[in-house]
Amino acid sequence: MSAPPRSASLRQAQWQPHVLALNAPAAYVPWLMEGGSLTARLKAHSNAFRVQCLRQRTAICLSDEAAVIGMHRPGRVLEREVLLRCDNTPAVYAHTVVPRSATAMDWPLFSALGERSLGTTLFGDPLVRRGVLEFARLREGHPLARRARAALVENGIAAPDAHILYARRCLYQRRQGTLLVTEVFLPAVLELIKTSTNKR
Ligand SMILES: C=C(O[C@@H]1C=C(C(=O)O)C=C[C@H]1O)C(=O)O
Repeated sequence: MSAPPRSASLRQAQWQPHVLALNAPAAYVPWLMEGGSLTARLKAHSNAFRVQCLRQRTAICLSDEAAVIGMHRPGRVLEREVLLRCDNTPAVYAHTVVPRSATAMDWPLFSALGERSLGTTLFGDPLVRRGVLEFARLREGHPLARRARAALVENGIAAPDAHILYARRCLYQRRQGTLLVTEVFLPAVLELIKTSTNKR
């Protein structure tokens, strides 16, 4: 089978279940492997946590998201993009997609989240089943790397020098619905210092 065209390989990442395969700097590993809510971990590493909702709209999912959410090819999804800010510094860019086939019964709170954390609706809901984490190195050409950088620039923050951004994603299921959350860790996350153990 011929290799995908170079442009396709730039647009897609190699998602894998083993974080060590990324050869990420050691400081990223505890963030990538956080087993609970990332929101809770970010709150424990800041005095003021905020979800900045960049956009929530109907869109076409990315080519390396389609199969994960049960689509044969990229199709219509409800897309949510946020910056997770710790003491006003963006630490994570997150991209969530829900197939339009999902109903409000599947994800009753998703469409009206606004600046509430998605995590607060996923963790603690007994109907939500969480899949395994996958990890990837996003090169500059990957759509989510481009969007994360653009989000920073649009907010007056210089895009990171790093040519690689480290990301993880997780598939959630509730009733008949699927929801894929991808979290792109911005280098600023490495500057966060644990402020509390009781804000998880
Ligand atoms: C899944 C979680 O929700 C977080 C909040 C998000 C949002 O509000 O869009 C997106 C990604 C997550 O980091 C979590 O806290 O673990």
